[in-house]
Parts: sequence; structure tokens; C-alpha cells
Amino acid sequence: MTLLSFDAVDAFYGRAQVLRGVSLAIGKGERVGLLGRNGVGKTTVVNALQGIAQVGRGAVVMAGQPAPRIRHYSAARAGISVVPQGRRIIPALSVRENLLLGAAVARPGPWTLARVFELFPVLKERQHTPGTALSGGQQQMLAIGRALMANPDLLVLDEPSEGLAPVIVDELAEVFVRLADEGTSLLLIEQHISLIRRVVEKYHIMSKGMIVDSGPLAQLTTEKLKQLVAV
Ligand SMILES: Nc1ncnc2c1ncn2[C@@H]1O[C@H](COP(=O)(O)OP(=O)(O)OP(=O)(O)O)[C@@H](O)[C@H]1O
Repeated sequence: MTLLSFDAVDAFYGRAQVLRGVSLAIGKGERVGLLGRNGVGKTTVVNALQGIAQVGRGAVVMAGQPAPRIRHYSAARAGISVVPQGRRIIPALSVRENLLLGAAVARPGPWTLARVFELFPVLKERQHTPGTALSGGQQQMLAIGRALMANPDLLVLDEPSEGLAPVIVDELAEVFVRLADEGTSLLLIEQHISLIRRVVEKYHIMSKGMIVDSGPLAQLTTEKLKQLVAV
């Protein structure tokens, strides 16, 4: 079953076109990497499925349903949760309240506060602290926990390693692999080579708003990968 597909999508911010004919599909159980240098349009793929960038020509299909008008929450309702670049933790809310925000979509499934606390025990310890008082790594865990509270079939992760210490990136890689092994599909936008290597099975490379190469990650040498994601 295809959880998300882009079929020749053009996407815009106002009149500025960023995506040009982007096609990709993510099925159940897949671990897909969306790779490329800064500014090539990776986040705009995420923004297009959330209705933040406007889709012109082409179609975005979520959980088998074409999305003629994408509104906030359409993706979450269709089982697609986004962990945004920069985490976007709400400063006025506690850790617990930030997590509960993720459950607002009320999608049935296995994820509860208790299960998120089991995955990230530090969030339980600090549940009454303001979300933005956490360290960078803990805030990333909070953003992931919040996304899981919506019980997604597909988790979209936009540069989760950004600004984090290597030991924390290792911990996150383990979490992503565990989530994937338990059946959550992943779309990972990343520039961190070892994280990509550990998590991704199939890659798409973007350049200038287009997908210019795709295939199994095992076929990419680390040398090539470094060139492709070089900042
Ligand atoms: N809200 C916006 N309004 C107008 N242009 C934007 C907006 N957001 C991004 N852009 C432009 O769209 C292009 C693609 O940006 P995007 O953030 O999708 O790239 P990216 O590959 O995710 O890069 P990065 O790794 O730096 O996040 C850039 O030229 C950027 O300046």
C-alpha cells in the first residue's frame, strides 16, 4: 500500500516555483531518504504535503486519497506525521502539553503518553518543564514523541540530526531503526552520512527542485554520497 505519493508535483511559495515535476512514492514499511544540498527543495516537499507550499500542477496522494486542497492536519489525519526542521517546540507549553498537541488529531493506534515516555524516559522525568527548557537532543526527542502521538503510518523527519552531538545522533538512529522495524515507514531528509547509512534503504536525490537520481542506498558509495549531500 502506498502511504504517500507525489505525481509530477510543481510547488510554489506565492509566485516563486520551487518544486518541478517531483514524483516519489513511499509504501508501507519503506525507509526512504530524500537527499541533496542546501536549498534544493527538500523541505518544500514536506511543506507541499502540509499545505505550507502550494501545489500547482501534479498530485499529492495521501493514504490512497488524492488531496485536492491540502489543509493543516490533512497529512496527520491521513497517517503522515512530520518532525519539522528546527523542531518547532511550543515554548509556552510543558513537555507533556507539547506531546498532547500531537494527539489532537485523535487517530487511533498504539502510541500513548506512556509509550512515548517508555521510548524517551527523559521526557517523563521532565514532563512538567517548558518544552524549550530542554537540551537540543531532548527537544528533538520531544518533536519525535509529539509526531508519534498522532499514530502515524509514515514519519517524515526533516534534518533531525541538525545541531546535535554525535552520541545523540547515534541514539536517534537506533530509535528510527526500531520504529521502522515495528512497522512505521520513514521519509528521512538528512545530510548526516552515518545516519543515512543506518536508516535509509532507498534514496532520492534532489537538485534545483527536481529529483535527479533514485535507487537502493546500497548502490551509492560513501564517496558519491558525500558529494551529493555536501553542504
Ligand atoms: N517560505 C518560503 N518562501 C519563499 N521561498 C522559500 C520559502 N521557503 C523556502 N524557500 C526557497 O525555496 C528554495 C528551497 O528551499 P528548501 O528549504 O525547500 O530547501 P532544502 O533543500 O530543504 O534546504 P535546507 O537543507 O537548507 O533546508 C530555496 O531557494 C528557499 O530560499
